[in-house]
Amino acid sequence: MTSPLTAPEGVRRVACVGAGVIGGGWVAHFLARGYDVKAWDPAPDAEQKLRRLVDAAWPALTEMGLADGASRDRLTVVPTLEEAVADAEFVQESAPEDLDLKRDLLSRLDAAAPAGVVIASSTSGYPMTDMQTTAATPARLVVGHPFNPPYLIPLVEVVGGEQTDADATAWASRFYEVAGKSVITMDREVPGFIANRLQEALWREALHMIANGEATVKEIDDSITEGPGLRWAFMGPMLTFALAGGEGGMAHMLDHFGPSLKSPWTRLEAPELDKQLYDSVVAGCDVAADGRSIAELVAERDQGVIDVLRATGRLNKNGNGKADPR
Ligand SMILES: NC(=O)C1=CN([C@@H]2O[C@H](COP(=O)(O)OP(=O)(O)OC[C@H]3O[C@@H](n4cnc5c(N)ncnc54)[C@H](O)[C@@H]3O)[C@@H](O)[C@H]2O)C=CC1
Ligand SMILES: C[N+](C)(C)CC(=O)CC(=O)[O-]
Repeated sequence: MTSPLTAPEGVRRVACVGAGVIGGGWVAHFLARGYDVKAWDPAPDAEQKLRRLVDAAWPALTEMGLADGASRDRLTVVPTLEEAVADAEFVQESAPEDLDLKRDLLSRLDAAAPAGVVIASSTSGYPMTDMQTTAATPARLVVGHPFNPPYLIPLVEVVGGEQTDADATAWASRFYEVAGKSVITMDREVPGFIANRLQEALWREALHMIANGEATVKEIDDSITEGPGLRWAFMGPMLTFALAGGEGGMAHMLDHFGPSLKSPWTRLEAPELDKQLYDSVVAGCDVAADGRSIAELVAERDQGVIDVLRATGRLNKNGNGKADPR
């Protein structure tokens, strides 16, 4: 691959392509970190929605601490993909999760972006190997998988495909760190990366319980927020379970509970997402929301994440719980 033109520490101009929930979240994050951001999204009402999302995120970002010079005025929404990436030093793609669309879009971005500039996809699960098949220079294409909302949740999972240059993956990881993210760089492609593979297992079991009438949506949510979720904000599932073994640690935990891995509560197949299950999940979420609008829930979530970051000593002036390495 041609070497990236700009060192990760020197990047000032970022392009965000696709500006929905995640693309908009990335825009808010990069603006708060002081970058100039150009965004493109083909939807007719995209700019209005994007600016609304950024405005809604700004109080949380201000509370987290804006980088010097950070401003919503640094956002330019442009009418074409080519204009978005023409002078970009980094490109973040956040279009819908559709393999053919991603392939085509990444090829177009590759054709339009300056040589050497790294292009990252927000995909939730497609391996880059499958997405980079039609690009002229697949070496610069990486996955940069964020978590919603990207302006508050630190983690980004970075992984290349079979045709990705290791330098591009390393460059992307360093860039995200400079931009205030917590990065896991994977050395191989794993379906669902790491966190989504774990989340999907939880989600699959939740859907089984709803489909079977074993638990309501609210009970499932409460079981996490009043239970394991409290621990997971600062100690992951492995160390948490090591403590379940008492003074014997993980070894005792495995001796004691290992056989239960074969118990019937472990299910391997996803349930059929039929209309009944679909309706139950949607209606259950309305009950759990208890009259709160999506905008109210977003504000509540944002404040909750900030409170957790602060309580666990991971909130500082430069946002997203990371020191500014620039
Ligand atoms: N929603 C989530 O919690 C997360 C989503 N992701 C990933 O982020 C990506 C975007 O997902 P969301 O933001 O949730 O979807 P979304 O539906 O909210 O936004 C997608 C945006 O892409 C635009 N779009 C449609 N066709 C396009 C094209 N050809 N080129 C550029 N933009 C196009 C749409 O107008 C829309 O604004 C997906 O790959 C998804 O898997 C990653 C992490 C979390
Ligand atoms: C629902 N989702 C699979 C798109 C979620 C993610 O990919 C990450 C997240 O934000 O939890």
